[in-house]
Amino acid sequence: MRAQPQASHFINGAYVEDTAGAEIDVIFPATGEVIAKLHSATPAIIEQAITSSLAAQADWEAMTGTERGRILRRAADIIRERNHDLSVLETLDTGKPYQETSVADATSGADALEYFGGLAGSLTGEHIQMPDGDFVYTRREALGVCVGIGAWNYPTQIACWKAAPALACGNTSIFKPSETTPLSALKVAEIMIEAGAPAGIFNVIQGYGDVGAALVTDPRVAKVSLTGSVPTGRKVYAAAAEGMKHVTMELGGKSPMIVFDDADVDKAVSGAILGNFYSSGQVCSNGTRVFVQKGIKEAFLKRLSERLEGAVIGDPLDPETSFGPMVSEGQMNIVMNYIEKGKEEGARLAFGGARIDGDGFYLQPTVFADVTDDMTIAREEIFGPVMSVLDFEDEDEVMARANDTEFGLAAGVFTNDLTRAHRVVAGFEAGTCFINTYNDAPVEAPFGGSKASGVGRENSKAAIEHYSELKTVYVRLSDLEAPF
Ligand SMILES: NC(=O)c1ccc[n+]([C@@H]2O[C@H](COP(=O)([O-])OP(=O)(O)OC[C@H]3O[C@@H](n4cnc5c(N)ncnc54)[C@H](O)[C@@H]3O)[C@@H](O)[C@H]2O)c1
Ligand SMILES: O=CCc1c[nH]cn1
Repeated sequence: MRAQPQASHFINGAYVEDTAGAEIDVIFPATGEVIAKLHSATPAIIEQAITSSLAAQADWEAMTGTERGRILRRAADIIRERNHDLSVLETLDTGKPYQETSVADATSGADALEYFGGLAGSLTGEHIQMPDGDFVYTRREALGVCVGIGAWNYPTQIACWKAAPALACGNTSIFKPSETTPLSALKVAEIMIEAGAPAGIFNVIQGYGDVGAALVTDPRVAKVSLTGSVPTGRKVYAAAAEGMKHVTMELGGKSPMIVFDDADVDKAVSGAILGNFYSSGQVCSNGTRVFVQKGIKEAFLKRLSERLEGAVIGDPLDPETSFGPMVSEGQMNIVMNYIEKGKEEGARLAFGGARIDGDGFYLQPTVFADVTDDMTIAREEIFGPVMSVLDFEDEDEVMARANDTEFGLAAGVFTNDLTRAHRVVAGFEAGTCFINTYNDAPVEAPFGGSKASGVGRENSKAAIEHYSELKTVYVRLSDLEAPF
């Protein structure tokens, strides 16, 4: 199987190659087969991307928001028309089942382009009346060149969640995908041009962390948005602070999901499955610490095991498959080490726990029960299909334990007591919360984390604040006096 793009990078409206860059092998995680070979950006490629983005920015910002928005919405339409092909490519790149990529990846990217395209024409400053006829107005201005750096779990979605608000606000955007999943962002760049975007407003360059670091430290870059792990976030945030750049940090988590004993067991199990095993557990906001009240624990575990037996594990390109491989051999090994750690530290293996034989990077969906707060699997982000089930007695106790983490990305509660549900979410130290559901992430709603899980918000009108800045203009109509 081959998925070789024309070249590694897409700059100024065209594919560009520089074979002097380090090799990047793209591997189909279901088979271990190399499906494309790309090159990391050299300094010359990075320079080309930044120069092109800078050159395109002023004219792009000078267009009306309605004109910019029309192009973004056209790109969204093309993405929807090509959803099948783009989803197949996303599956080849990530290993995620087509059953998922065909509804949650390219479509989510299209949603972002459509939403921010729709918003672009209504972005304004404001008028503030002052005494004696004076007034203030604010201009909402673009930041300039915005860099997006992506993780490997949602390559198309991440590219679009970063580019769409940046472009709507009149910025230009350079996106560096994860070196593990470099393919689909190139397609987004192609589609932008097809939709009528001026060359250079959305450039894609490939590379490892050093390419990301070179973009972040370049003084011509005004903003950096990273989706990645907390350790990378710390480095990128620090480097961006040196240049006093705007940042958005979408980082990792170890989110709690609380199931009270009045909850509907099947709904809670559905939430736990969506929040632990979708994308083979490679979702940042996953609720991997599942606190289950003692009265419902056995029923919950029994029903969970029954439902997990129904997972269809296999070729992710087969529409019947509902559970695919890990993205890479490296990630599979990281997760296997956590599974071993869970066993060593005394957690009870209630489901799965093994690698599935073959060339692909498959693990079984895994559930540990009787997990305690101090265990490694309950403290560290695993980023794989490993659910930890912890028992609890009452609300005060579980809230303290749920919040006892450096992370604050997401949190969820399952209960039929709505007063309690709202009280619990108010008490969560997390940016994105769920009541009787898990992991819904519509473009209309802000998405992001607190504490070590991030800074800023993606999606919704809130993202506009992170991709534009206000200039304040005081206009005096009254007499102007001075002390001397
Ligand atoms: N909060 C969110 O929205 C969200 C979404 C998806 C994934 N994530 C997180 O991403 C992580 C998994 O993805 P990953 O393994 O690709 O993360 P990672 O931190 O290893 O890499 C993320 C990106 O940063 C780049 N990078 C690495 N070092 C860099 C540096 N010094 N300067 C600039 N760029 C650098 C990488 O090349 C990659 O493109 C998990 O922690 C997950 O929770 C968060
Ligand atoms: O991986 C994190 C981003 C996300 C959450 N749900 C869908 N995408």
